[in-house]
This record gives sequence, structure tokens and C-alpha cells, in this order.
Amino acid sequence: MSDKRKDYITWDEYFMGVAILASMRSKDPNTQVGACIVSQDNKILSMGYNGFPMGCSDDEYPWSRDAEGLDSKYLYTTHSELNAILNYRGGCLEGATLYVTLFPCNECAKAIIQAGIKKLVYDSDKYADQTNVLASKRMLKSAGVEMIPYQRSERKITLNV
Ligand SMILES: Nc1ccn([C@H]2C[C@H](O)[C@@H](COP(=O)(O)O)O2)c(=O)n1
Ligand SMILES: [Zn+2]
Repeated sequence: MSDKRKDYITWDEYFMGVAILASMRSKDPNTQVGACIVSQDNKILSMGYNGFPMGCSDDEYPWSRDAEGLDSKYLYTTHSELNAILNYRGGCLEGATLYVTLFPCNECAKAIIQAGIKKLVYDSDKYADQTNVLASKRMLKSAGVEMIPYQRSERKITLNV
């Protein structure tokens, strides 16, 4: 009988956990999103969270979701999924899996498809009714990207050791 630990975390818990941790870096006061891209042999390839592009200060650009025109955060934020794709320096993401804490929008779906990502594991789908998410699902389905809702476990994972 093996003495191996039995209560180790699953691959899904591990990679979604990394995505959740990445989301905690976001400065967005309303929604923090994290993404983690994983190879077919369970190696983490890249991570990202939503924020402004390099050189665009978190303290100078607006975080408002309601403001009009140039004062809206939506003009400036790069989504976590796109950041994870763009952060990858290793070459090809063909066949990779994306773990993300919020279902991707239509613009990120285009990038996911074009990057060759074949599987998407998502946690929240809080904007499921929005047109951009419906368009995203339509494109991901057409492109054969598998969409899998993350099965939250009962286990509480704490980071303080
Ligand atoms: N799949 C997604 C969806 C949204 N984001 C980012 C974009 C914004 O920074 C924030 C959403 O803000 P809200 O409209 O909820 O105030 O989340 C993303 O990175 N990935
Ligand atoms: Zn997006």
C-alpha cells in the first residue's frame, strides 16, 4: 500500500487556482479576471490578468465603468485572456487549454481561436446574457473550442503556510 498523499489538488483546481491568483493582481475595482494557459502535458505556459497596457499607469488611467467617452475603463483595459496570450514568449499555443475566471468576450474569443487554443475551462459566466458573450460562444463553438464550466470543489485552498 502506497504512502502517497490522498488529498492533493486536481489539475483543474491547480490551474484555476493559478488563474484566481493572477486575478488578484488586477487593479480593476469591479471585476478582477485571471487566466492561465496550459499545455497538453500539463505545463503552465502563460498567465494574465485584466489591466492597462504597459506604460499606461494604473494611477493615471480611469477605472470607471460608467463614465462617458475617454474616461471609461473599457477603452483601455486589456482582458486577462488576451494578456495571457500576448505574455507567452515560447511560440505556439496550438492545442493548449485556457483556464479563465470569467467567460471570454468576443474579442478574446477571436484571439483564443487564432492562437490555436482548443479547450476553455471557465469559472464565472456572469455576463452570459450579453451580446458579446453570446457572439463569443458562437465563434468558439464554430471553431471547435471545447467550453467546460469549472466544477468548484468543496475544498478550501489557503495560501498562508
Ligand atoms: N472575460 C473577461 C471579461 C472582462 N474582463 C475585464 C475587462 C474589465 O477590466 C473587467 C470587466 O469589468 P466590469 O464590466 O465587470 O466592470 O474585466 C476580462 O479580463 N476578461
Ligand atoms: Zn475579452
